[in-house]
Amino acid sequence: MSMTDQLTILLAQIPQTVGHCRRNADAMLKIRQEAGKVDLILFPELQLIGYPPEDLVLKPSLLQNAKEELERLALATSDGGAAMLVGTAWQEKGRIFNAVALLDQGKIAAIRYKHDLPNYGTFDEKRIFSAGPLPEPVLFRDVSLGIPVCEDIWTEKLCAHLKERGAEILLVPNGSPFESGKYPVRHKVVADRVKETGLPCLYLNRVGGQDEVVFDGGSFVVNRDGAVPISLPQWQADCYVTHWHKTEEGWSCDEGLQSKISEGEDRRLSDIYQAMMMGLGDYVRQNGFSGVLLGLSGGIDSALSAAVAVDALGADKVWCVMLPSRYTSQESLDDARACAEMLGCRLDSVPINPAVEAIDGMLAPLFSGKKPDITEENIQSRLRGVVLMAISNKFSPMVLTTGNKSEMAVGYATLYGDMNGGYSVLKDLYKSDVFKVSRWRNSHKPAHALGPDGYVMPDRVITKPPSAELREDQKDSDSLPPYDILDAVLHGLIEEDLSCSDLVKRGYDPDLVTRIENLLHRAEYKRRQAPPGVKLGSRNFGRDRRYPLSHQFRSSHS
Ligand SMILES: Nc1ncnc2c1ncn2[C@@H]1O[C@H](COP(=O)(O)OP(=O)(O)OC[C@H]2O[C@@H]([n+]3cccc(C(=O)O)c3)[C@H](O)[C@@H]2O)[C@@H](O)[C@H]1O
Ligand SMILES: Nc1ncnc2c1ncn2[C@@H]1O[C@H](COP(=O)(O)OP(=O)(O)OP(=O)(O)O)[C@@H](O)[C@H]1O
Ligand SMILES: NC(=O)CC[C@H](N)C(=O)O
Repeated sequence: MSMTDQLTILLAQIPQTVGHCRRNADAMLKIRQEAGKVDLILFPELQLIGYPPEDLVLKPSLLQNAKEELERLALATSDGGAAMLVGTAWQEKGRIFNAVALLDQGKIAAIRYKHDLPNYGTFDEKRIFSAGPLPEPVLFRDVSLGIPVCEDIWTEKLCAHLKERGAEILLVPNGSPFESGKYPVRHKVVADRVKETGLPCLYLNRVGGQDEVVFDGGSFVVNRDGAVPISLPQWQADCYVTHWHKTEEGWSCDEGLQSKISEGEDRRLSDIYQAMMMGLGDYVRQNGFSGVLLGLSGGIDSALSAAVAVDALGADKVWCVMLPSRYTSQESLDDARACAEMLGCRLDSVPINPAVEAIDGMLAPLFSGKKPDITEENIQSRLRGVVLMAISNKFSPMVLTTGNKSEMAVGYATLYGDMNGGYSVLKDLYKSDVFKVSRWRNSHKPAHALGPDGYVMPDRVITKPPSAELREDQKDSDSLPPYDILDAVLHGLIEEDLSCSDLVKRGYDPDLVTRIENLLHRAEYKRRQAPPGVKLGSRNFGRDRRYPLSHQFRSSHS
């Protein structure tokens, strides 16, 4: 009997529609039809139902749809053409598994279950799936394939088992969400597994935004010698055929597409920008909005949010509104206008003074004898929210929230005011990075961006001191420490889980650190009511960080 010594495997780095099995199956069939003569098509983790599916998996009708669609896909392979490795949820004896099925010759030829279910950070898979046993390899055209699913390759055990049981190639479908700096970590994990097992590995990731996470693609192959013969681009869908041949030493992948990847700070800022674009763009499209709407204040947060929206959706889908009050400076009016002109988007002006006066008048009897304070400041912010929501109700664009991570951390935002909205692009971006990303965008046109080549905001928007302009001569620095210090302390408390005393050892003022920790915990109620935003770092305000609303923990208490 002749042994197979050549294989072609198509890597389908594609998006998914969570919960729509038929649409996902149709997309897979289209890829198969267009692929021509290949042996096998590898699809990302849970491609049939979409990842992460959350509690949808617990719906019997979703499992039924998935089963029917998997059978339809299997039937399509009865033409003897390309086999498919399809991720899906699969129920057996009352337990639900995160599974991958080999569809070949008209049948579900094999099915394997994910063994290591991630249950940290944004992941919650133990809630919805049962863990499968250590998987055995799958025989495909005389070749023994190991098929670990995503988290399964993050420790040694499972790949070692596959090697021991005779696997010749590792094929890994992934749903690996983006976070800044993660790409080289994935390469290291795969390189380690290849080194330990001596087996080549195909790493396939999905692309696209899904609520608060984005998937950056960036699939690749590592050969037995550690070389990377194939690397697909990040931030775009791509289908690529890899060619494999067998020698006495084992299987190797031929050299092919090598996507260029920039390095260092340029890379970091570009990735963050791409993630924000993809997160917002897919959220808006998936939820059927005609576009977005935002308050453009002449400040940096709304300017950067508008730029990302224009780059993701196109200028004709971004509607900016200036909502001046008596405290709005001429500088802010000019900067907002210049910004909208640079971006090429619509700008309207709706002064809020008449409404401020009406509310002041309405409350005057009740507030008599009380001095003006934060109450009056918040009324302005809330009236802006009312106006934006009214325009959204009337014309249907979604309101974009503009708060950044530093503000969301300390509660420097008004509930039902500037926190209004459906989605936020800056929610996981510290203010110090808001400045850096804005400067970067003014000198770079990101790949896939629909916005202008040149400046997207005047320099002054980046260089002037941040102000909420809710009272005379107000500056952020009246209420908050300088952003570089605030952000360093917040990073320590949030991303690094440090205590106040750890931060004092780093040289920060004890009173300042205690105050910031206090503000951080006290603002939990605001964050719980805040719109979702795209995850950019290792611990976002969302699924990465789940705190009680009512608690008395402070790191300085015993
Ligand atoms: N634990 C808790 N659980 C549930 N609700 C709680 C709560 N603690 C307070 N609350 C409620 O929240 C209210 C306080 O929150 P909120 O009304 O937001 O008001 P507050 O946080 O006091 O003020 C808003 C802050 O955002 C700042 N800011 C910065 C930049 C821009 C803007 C802007 O608006 O454009 C604002 C502004 O300077 C001020 O420091 C309380 O009156 C109470 O009703
Ligand atoms: N005059 C205004 N016109 C339109 N929108 C405004 C105005 N003032 C505030 N907003 C909206 O409220 C948000 C919070 O504004 P504020 O200026 O108070 O704080 P900020 O965090 O410094 O934001 P920015 O840098 O965008 O000004 C702004 O991003 C903007 O969307
Ligand atoms: N879907 C998964 O299993 C993801 C977990 C994995 N460690 C990753 O982020 O790449």
